[in-house]
Amino acid sequence: MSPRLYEEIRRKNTLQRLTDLTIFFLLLSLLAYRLRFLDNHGLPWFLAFLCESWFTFLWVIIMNTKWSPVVHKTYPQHLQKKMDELPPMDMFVTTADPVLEPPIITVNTVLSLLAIDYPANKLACYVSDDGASPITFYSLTEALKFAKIWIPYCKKHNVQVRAPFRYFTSENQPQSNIASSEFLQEWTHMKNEYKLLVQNIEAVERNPSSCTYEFFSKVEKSNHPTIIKVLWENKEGLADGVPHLVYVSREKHPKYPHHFKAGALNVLGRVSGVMTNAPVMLNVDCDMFVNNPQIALHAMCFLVDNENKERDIAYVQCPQVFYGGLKDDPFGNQMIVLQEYLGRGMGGIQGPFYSGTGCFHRRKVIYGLSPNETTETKVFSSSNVKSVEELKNTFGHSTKLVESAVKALSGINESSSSLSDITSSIEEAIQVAGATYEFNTQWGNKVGCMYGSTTEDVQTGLRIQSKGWRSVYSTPKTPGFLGCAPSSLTVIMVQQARWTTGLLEILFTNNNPMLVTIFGNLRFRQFLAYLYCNTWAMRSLPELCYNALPAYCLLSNTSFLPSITDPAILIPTSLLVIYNTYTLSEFLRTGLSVRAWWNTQRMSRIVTTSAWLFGLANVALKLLGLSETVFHVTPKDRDEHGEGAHGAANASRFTFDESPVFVPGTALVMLHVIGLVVGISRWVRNGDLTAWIGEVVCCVWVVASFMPFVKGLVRKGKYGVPWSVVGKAGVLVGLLVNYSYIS
Ligand SMILES: O=c1ccn([C@@H]2O[C@H](COP(=O)(O)OP(=O)(O)O[C@H]3O[C@H](CO)[C@@H](O)[C@H](O)[C@H]3O)[C@@H](O)[C@H]2O)c(=O)[nH]1
Ligand SMILES: [Mn+2]
Repeated sequence: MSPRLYEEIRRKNTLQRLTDLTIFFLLLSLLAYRLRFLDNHGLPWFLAFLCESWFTFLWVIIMNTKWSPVVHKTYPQHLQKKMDELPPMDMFVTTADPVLEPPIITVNTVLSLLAIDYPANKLACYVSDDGASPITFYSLTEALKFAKIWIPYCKKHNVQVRAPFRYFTSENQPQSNIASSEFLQEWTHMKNEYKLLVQNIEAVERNPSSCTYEFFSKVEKSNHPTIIKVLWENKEGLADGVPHLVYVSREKHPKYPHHFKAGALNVLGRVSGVMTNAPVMLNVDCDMFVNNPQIALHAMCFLVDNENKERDIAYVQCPQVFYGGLKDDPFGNQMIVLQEYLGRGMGGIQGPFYSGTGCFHRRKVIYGLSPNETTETKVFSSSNVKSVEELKNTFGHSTKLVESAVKALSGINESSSSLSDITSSIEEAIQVAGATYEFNTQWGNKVGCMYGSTTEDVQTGLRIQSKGWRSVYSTPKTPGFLGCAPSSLTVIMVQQARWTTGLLEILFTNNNPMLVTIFGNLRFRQFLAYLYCNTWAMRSLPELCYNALPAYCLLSNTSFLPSITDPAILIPTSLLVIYNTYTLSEFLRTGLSVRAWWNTQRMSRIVTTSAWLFGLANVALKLLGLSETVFHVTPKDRDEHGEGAHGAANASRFTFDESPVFVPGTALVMLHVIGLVVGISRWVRNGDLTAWIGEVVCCVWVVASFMPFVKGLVRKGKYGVPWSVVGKAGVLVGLLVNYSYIS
């Protein structure tokens, strides 16, 4: 028997299942109880019933997704025994703006990719620059010079983290008593060279006019012809050399849509198609550097094994892991627990979502192949004129691209070396990177990255899985890639609004998960898992309503909870206790703190009721034809010291701006403070609290969850909620109080 390349291990989760079911049962009891007494209570009771119905629905989805988790173990050390040669791989990096995404970040990502443990003659790295920036271009040329000494250094000393900004952090200093003097010398030399690289790039950033490339003259970011430059070609095909490095800035024209990142990835797919046409494509965001140099080998364990069911693995996704996160995750956006339980849970169904970065794709799958259309059944031959014409309708008019697609789809160059003279393909590459190339083709629709959603990643993964393909998480001990999560509330809000917009948009495409379950091959349980995230934006309404109810009840002298003398109060109380203990235990089991749990819970209240609401509004406006959805690029911290957000002082404090996204949170806080005052004064007058104790507890809970807003109301400057926001929230609260207040 030949050695295994990977193993699938079912995770035991009996206790978790029991808890899931208990919560489900309690939710059902609560609903039944509410229904039974619907007539005796007013509006709050009915609203609570609606919200809780939604939460129950959500719980069913979550329970389904987490039900049968699996983990995968990979054995890259067996690869050699399995095959003589590793398959070629094209690596894509996307960047869009030299200011929001400082070139030094992209440079580090590129360097870490060029230096991975993989035969260099099997690799090509393509950088897409949607910013069409001479500074980015210059930075890459400088990075290339550095790469020529950096790569041999990394391989010689088996460096673990090959992004220099992380390698040269202060905590990573070699210890002079252990390290050899030869090593210390080399280390110092590399450090100085890297410093020089940084200085050169910064000098050009300060003085952009010093970049005088002829082909960048007259280039405007959103209106320019295609620029493709082969920065480096590994001509001799050296396995220990420097991989090909190609700069691509696709044509932009104000009249033609460019489809943001999805468009950029499709251009990279085509450009690499005519140049190297590797069967495996890795794509990373510009801020996601390689953290485990063996990661491509781990991924190949899933992709090369053609013996049995491994065949239907379409892509290998590395969970998004972030470095240098703030202590206890004040912004609740490290997503560790989410990926650990929901991601692994999906692994037990049809596999995780494609999440845009750190993902290894099969080219033929991206080109639209289904798992049952294996290479033998789908006969492609370039002599078959009809099929060539057909393929041109799909892939566009470039003959060279169509030929390369035929090869990719029929798996001809699966293992053969992809080395060809890439410079000679530049003309063809420029052609396929044109702004009109995709007109009347299937790009963005049936092949490539999907268009029509600002979360092109989830949509693309869904289309792939709708054909029946599976996917897996690759989670070696050392995470494959590390990135940077935004560390300011204002930026997080924009990102969350974009995500929820995009996820909801998917429901309105012909790639709707329900349709592809009925008419395609998406499994039912996988459909539910997609529904979980596709409906994030819609969750804002019940969340907002439920979060406003306690205050509303205190103001209007009504209640939405059973009184504490009613035994039924045990249902919501045990729900509160069990649910929170359960989520807390997930955090503790993942090695996170109680504080991190609370921060994440609280952030989830804040984000759902604000940013997600705007996601919902964005989609509504789009459906009404009033506006288009836009991909706002997340600004990345420059992070000179490679320490992540840790470095910055006050980094964990919440910042606000005039954006309307802060209105709901501010209004909720104001409403609850007024509600508490009214409730307590009524209590002082009547001396009887029993009727509202539940509402008061909930009120306090909401205020605690929105504590950052309470602080924002008393702080100043960027740490304070601006007056315009307070004003708008005040008007809303005034209206609501006026409507509901009964003394
Ligand atoms: O017009 C554009 C816009 C963005 N990008 C690139 O897209 C990537 C992701 O953009 P970012 O602003 O960092 O968005 P995030 O919200 O951090 O990205 C997450 O969410 C996206 C979907 O919304 C996924 O595509 C990403 O992989 C995932 O990391 C970056 O490399 C950008 O340079 C482009 O190439 N062209
Ligand atoms: Mn990002």
